[in-house]
Amino acid sequence: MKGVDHLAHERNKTEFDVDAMKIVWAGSRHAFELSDRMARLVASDPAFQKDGRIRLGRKELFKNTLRKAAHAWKRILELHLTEEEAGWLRNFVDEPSFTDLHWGMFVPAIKGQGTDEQQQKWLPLAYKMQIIGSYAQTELGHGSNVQGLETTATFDPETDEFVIHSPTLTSSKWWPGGLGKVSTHAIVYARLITNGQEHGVHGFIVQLRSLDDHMPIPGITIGDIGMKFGNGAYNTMDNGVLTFDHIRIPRNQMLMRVLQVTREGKCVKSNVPRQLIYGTMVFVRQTIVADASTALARAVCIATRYSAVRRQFGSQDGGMETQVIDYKTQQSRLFPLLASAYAFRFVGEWLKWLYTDVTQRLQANDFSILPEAHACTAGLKSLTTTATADAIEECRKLCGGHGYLCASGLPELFAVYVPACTYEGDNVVLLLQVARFLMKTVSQLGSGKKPVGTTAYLGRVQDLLQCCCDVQTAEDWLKPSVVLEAFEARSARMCVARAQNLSKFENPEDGFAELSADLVEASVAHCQLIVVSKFIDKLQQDIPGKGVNRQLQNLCYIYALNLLHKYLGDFLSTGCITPKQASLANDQLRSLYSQIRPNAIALVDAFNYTDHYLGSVLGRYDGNVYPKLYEEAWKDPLNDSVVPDGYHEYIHPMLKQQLRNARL
Ligand SMILES: CCCCCCCCCCCCCCCCCCCCC/C=C/C(=O)SCCNC(=O)CCNC(=O)[C@H](O)C(C)(C)COP(=O)(O)OP(=O)(O)OC[C@H]1O[C@@H](n2cnc3c(N)ncnc32)[C@H](O)[C@@H]1OP(=O)(O)O
Ligand SMILES: Cc1cc2nc3c(=O)[nH]c(=O)nc-3n(C[C@H](O)[C@H](O)[C@H](O)COP(=O)(O)OP(=O)(O)OC[C@H]3O[C@@H](n4cnc5c(N)ncnc54)[C@H](O)[C@@H]3O)c2cc1C
Repeated sequence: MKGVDHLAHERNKTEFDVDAMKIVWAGSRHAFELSDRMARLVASDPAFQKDGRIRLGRKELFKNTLRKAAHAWKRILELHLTEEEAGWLRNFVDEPSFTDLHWGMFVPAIKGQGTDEQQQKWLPLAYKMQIIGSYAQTELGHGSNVQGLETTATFDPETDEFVIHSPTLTSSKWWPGGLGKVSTHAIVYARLITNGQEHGVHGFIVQLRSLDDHMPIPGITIGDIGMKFGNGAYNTMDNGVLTFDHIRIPRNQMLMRVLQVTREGKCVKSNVPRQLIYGTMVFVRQTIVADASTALARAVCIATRYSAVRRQFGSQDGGMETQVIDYKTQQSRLFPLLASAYAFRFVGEWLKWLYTDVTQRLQANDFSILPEAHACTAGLKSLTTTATADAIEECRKLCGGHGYLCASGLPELFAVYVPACTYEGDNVVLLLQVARFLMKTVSQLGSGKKPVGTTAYLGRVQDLLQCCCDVQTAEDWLKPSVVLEAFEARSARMCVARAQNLSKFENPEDGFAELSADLVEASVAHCQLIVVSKFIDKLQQDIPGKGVNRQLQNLCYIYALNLLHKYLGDFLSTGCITPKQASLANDQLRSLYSQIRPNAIALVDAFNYTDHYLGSVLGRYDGNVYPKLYEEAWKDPLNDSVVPDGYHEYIHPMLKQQLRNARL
């Protein structure tokens, strides 16, 4: 049987309506149609082809990205694409570029932190790309510790200006994307100083380069920070270094929604909390969660299709060997990743809803759920990106040797994805933020303050500390209430135990530092509970399409029970389940793998990824892996000549030398 026939045969086994699942995956029929149209538009445009990208040198690669970004912008204008359509188009172009920072951080920072007048002045310029913006927060010396940034913005009342200055080497801005070679402006984060007094870190709109000849403004030193991990990958982005030598900007270029500086240099606080200065990060972290499911689904799609095509061992009577997807070990590694892709999709959808809700509340001066929004975006960003980065690497291994070839698409996907564990907040630092939020919530339980939203379960902490899991058979693990209670009890018990340990310290900060590794574990448990509960919520919705809900149920329980298996130590040590119940969960998990198996190919087809987007010979829709892999090898520049360049200089003399030695 050829690879092509393998996948056709697999598709015939499907037990659900794939087209209906495509809509569930996309979020709505509208989102499906729109993303499908954009995917095809990009795939059919030769200007967006990606072949050979990994072989380009840095300069060529970067220029190629500039060309694609300009072409994308041209098409956006020609076709009058909406912001939503343009976002999809960017996704399918599949190449990090300065435009991400411009649209994803510069514009949102002005929207979130700028006053109405500032928005009126700057947004039209940014929307038309008459200026290109970056987000310059991180410095050589500090990234996580935002309050430790050293760049200064000192108000000069004589000229009504701020003087932006880099006082030390470590105050050099370092990492901002789009900054190195492209951006004309940036939101620069600096310590505000007025009348000799410090007022914390704030954002300032600073012009960096001339709009006429692109030369840096005098007093600004700017460049790219150098090559990053992997070929192609994030090297399409010009992450930059920037220093200021007493650069003057008008007073009205400080983003003043949170704090206003008057003509006299007086600071006047508005009614919005200081934390809104961090609002752009909340927005981007939310988009990163949605993107995690996209990247994970891509890796899983490649590994699943290839696992159905690939055969090793097990031939009987000269018959065909076993498809590697039929090995239970392969299933136990692959299917939880497939389930995670769906789980992250739905939690991403929910987080988007939460973010929209928070934004609306903020506009009405209701700041009550900002701490929860921060904890959810930080925690879920950390959880989903860590899991996705690990999963991409696991998918590479699931594809055996061929997974290591760039033609599999997995090495570049890993290299481009893995910094998501660091940017927008190091994943451990973010989990520590979640831990602070959880410990605060637990400490307030005694005062009668009822936790709401994702921490509402902590309001039932007494019940959860005592509850006994009701599982007697493997089938009992297919009850949403049972699964939910196990996850809630585990998280509540971990939070309470950490809080009790913290209370033993005289100084809470010392305790927090000492127990930080344990606290991070509680944060992970809490975030996993959120993902599981949002998946269960999704199942309660009316989902049309033959067999679709059934598949989603299977995936939901695979996600939850695999976590239970992986984090068994937590579940057993907190006493929320017994070893016997854990063993029954494992039995159920194996049964679920068998039920998913015939549907695996259709479940990845439901992602609706084009071959262009996947960029993988192993993950081709038609399964024609071997002929194409063979064809691909010959495209390598090393195969341009039969005898390699260097033969006469190095190989031939060596061979001759050996011959001489042999004669001796
Ligand atoms: C080629 C194609 C072209 C196509 C063109 C068309 C395109 C069209 C559309 C394209 C759209 C693209 C969209 C792309 C998306 C974007 C891609 C992004 C790419 C990634 C780039 C990366 C950027 C970055 O990395 S930016 C830098 C990020 N930095 C960090 O995250 C730093 C991490 N550190 C922190 O967040 C903090 O400092 C922290 C949390 C560690 C706090 O430390 P602290 O010192 O203890 O805190 P303090 O300041 O004292 O405050 C504590 C207080 O505040 C609360 N808090 C903290 N953070 C927040 C927050 N974010 N929100 C709300 N509240 C917050 C905290 O809880 C404390 O509260 P209390 O306990 O109540 O005091
Ligand atoms: C590809 C890429 C793109 C980026 N783009 C931008 C951009 O556009 N704009 C921008 O401003 N920045 C950008 N950044 C910077 C990024 O936001 C920071 O690198 C990130 O926030 C991590 O900060 P750091 O580098 O200071 O790490 P550090 O904080 O120095 O982390 C080093 C180690 O210390 C640990 N650690 C740090 N603090 C604590 C703590 N309190 N407790 C326990 N452990 C701790 C971390 O877990 C980590 O293991 C980008 C970074 C990358 C890699």
